[in-house]
Amino acid sequence: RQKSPVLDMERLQGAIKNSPLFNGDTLKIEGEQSKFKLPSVETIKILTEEAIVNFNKTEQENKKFFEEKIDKPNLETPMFGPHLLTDLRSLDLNKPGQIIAEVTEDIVQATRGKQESKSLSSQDRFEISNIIQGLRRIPPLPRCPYSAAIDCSSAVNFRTNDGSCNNLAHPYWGKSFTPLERYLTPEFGGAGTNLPRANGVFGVLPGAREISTIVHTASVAPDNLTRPLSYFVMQFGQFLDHDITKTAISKGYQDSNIQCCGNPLRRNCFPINVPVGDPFYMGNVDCLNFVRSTATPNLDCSFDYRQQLNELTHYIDGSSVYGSNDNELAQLRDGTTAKMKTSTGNKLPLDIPNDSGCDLSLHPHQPCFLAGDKRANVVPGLSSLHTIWVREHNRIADYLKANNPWTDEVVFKNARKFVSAEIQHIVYKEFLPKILHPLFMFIFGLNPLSSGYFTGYNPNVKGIIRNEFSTAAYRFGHSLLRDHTFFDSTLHTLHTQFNNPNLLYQPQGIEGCTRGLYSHTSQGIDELLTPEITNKLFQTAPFNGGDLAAFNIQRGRDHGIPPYSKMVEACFGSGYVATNFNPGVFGGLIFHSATAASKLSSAYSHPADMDLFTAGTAENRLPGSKLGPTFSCIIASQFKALKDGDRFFYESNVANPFTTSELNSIRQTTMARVICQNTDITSLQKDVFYRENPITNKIVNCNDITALPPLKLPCTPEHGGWTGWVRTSKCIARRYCTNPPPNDCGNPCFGVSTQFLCIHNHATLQLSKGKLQI
Ligand code: HEM
Ligand SMILES: [Ca+2]
Repeated sequence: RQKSPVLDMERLQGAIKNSPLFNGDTLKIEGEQSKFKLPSVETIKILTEEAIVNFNKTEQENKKFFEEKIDKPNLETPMFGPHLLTDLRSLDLNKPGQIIAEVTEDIVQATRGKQESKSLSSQDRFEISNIIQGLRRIPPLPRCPYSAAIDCSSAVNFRTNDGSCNNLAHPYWGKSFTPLERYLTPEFGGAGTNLPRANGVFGVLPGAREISTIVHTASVAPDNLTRPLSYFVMQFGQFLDHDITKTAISKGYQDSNIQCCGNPLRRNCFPINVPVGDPFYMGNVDCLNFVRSTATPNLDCSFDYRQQLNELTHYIDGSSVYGSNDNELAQLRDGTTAKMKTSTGNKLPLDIPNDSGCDLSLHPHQPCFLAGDKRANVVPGLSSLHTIWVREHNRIADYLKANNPWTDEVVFKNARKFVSAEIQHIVYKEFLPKILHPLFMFIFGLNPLSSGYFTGYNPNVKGIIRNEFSTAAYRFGHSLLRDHTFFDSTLHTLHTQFNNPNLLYQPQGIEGCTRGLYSHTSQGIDELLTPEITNKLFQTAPFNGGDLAAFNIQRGRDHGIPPYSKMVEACFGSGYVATNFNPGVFGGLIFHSATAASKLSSAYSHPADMDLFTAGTAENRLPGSKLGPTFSCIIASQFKALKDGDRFFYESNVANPFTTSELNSIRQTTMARVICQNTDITSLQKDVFYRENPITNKIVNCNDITALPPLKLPCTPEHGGWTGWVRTSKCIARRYCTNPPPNDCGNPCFGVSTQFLCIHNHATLQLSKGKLQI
């Protein structure tokens, strides 16, 4: 790989400060008054009724596909992965979502009278957005699932389980099962509002599998490790992703999986073609199944482009520990006690019956685990991290219960408050600086303070996940993956570990997996992905695995994510947009090396066509950082919104803030300390996101880490009281300071815990050097 040409950071900084993303805005094209004559309300009603009939027809067809055993249940579906576990609530939202998107498409098509065979020109895009703008004034016909009022009166001091009421004026913002936001106006195919993006400047876009083979697959095995980043960065990155994004994917009859290969014209089908000469599948496979994400109405249910939803609470709030709604928490919490359920060995509760889709026949007697996010079993390192955080909750809950006269509910809520704060602190203090350039951390205001409160809460900022972030930029993490999972220093081929909890059942399972993470190095953040995920994703038999790079590209097109060049323009201005493939120069691929540019030019016929995931991962890293400029721009903007728009942000002084001493102690939290306090690991490097280093990142003893500043948890003083005197010999009586014992912040009785009395003269005696003395 060639060295990156040095980027002019100063110029880039100037450019990004003018970006709408920087201010938390979106770059949507907003038409003014619609100049098009829109169909009458009566016509729209007829179109809507037709769309409903069509939808019901599809449901009947799906039933047939299921009965004919073409669509199969989860465990019988090849390439099944936990991302296909769609919640029933998403399917309920899918119906109005599909109908709105379909009617909008019909109206746009009827109004403009054309289908696109090439990518949309800016004039086309403007016209379509103009029509949609006009449609906003027409009352939506279907009943809006997001119009029910939410009572936020009990959500003033603590987060709700589903993320609602974080923003008191907009209770749906950031709630689970609500639409993703967008930075850019989407670019769909068809008439431009509903079907996947399909065309480029010169016609049909290259296929996702072809692009994956040319750009994302190494001709020689890559060993482009990112020292000093440890493999823990990968695992924490995924754990964090599973706190903030899960896009629902369409399902067939009775939760079966829609089979698109062989039936490409079915609704929600978007199969990936595998070329005859594919270097891996070699004619054994000609298609990879790919099912479109479910649709959802937007929050006001107006006619709109197709939108996708997030099943999780969008905020960083520990939902990967607690779930993203009341039902999930009820499944995970230990009754109404303050603690979370665990199983033998203080592990996560077992997934019985097997809802996570793990194939028990492959590991009999070793059920998978339940956690706040359904994908927790996808690799054992991820399950270990979920386990550590459940233990952290229980550790804190035990302390709070022992030291405060609180009900279990109050203990639970406060423990959750501390756990989410610790996770947020680790995200902003330890994780983000490993991937973002210090300048991006600084200008986006992402660095935690060293003292005092953060006063930047802004109720106008949407703490909502952006589609470009979850569907492209934050998937950079896929390039961190290695060919192996490490259990201590034992290697296990990655694809044998998908949805396989076996390692966690080994002695020291959690410890072995965790040590395996921080004692190895991540793969470099670049366009190359290990063949374990580009050929064998969820493989259970030869050639039945998938290609994650191709899925990411296809998912981007499914969601109407505009091409890379549009994002570059939004972040840095049109001066950075490429019109040719020349590397490292303005007018060409300014952010790409010659090697990357040459691969991109073999894959695409014009730079304006490049998919965001592909060209984004292929960018040169910013000097002194691990990510390229465009992904840095998206990721920094997203984490700024999740900070500024979160009323409960841990450093914030707005809603039920921490006391200053609590906050200062949270600021001492490190991932290393959380690992030490909740596992049998006894020593590790101070910063587990970096590999150990004898000078800059020494291995330290866990006792030293945990003895340092402890988390300052609330404690209501309860002072000790004496038991009655009990005669221990003819002349001596004894009493203990255990009635009650002093709690962590209470005083012991007169400074001692046991007292002796001489019965003859009623003198109290002290125990000194093993002898009783007056
Ligand atoms: C450990 C191995 C991993 C596996 C097997 C895996 C697998 C997957 C799969 C199958 C999808 C859904 C693809 C689609 O159909 O659109 C996905 C989505 C995603 N992955 Fe990964 N992934 C892994 C690690 C990571 C890491 C390390 C990160 C980030 C640091 C990450 C970030 C994401 C994101 C943001 C999405 C989109 C989630 C959504 O909105 O639904 N993944 N991953
Ligand atoms: Ca969340």
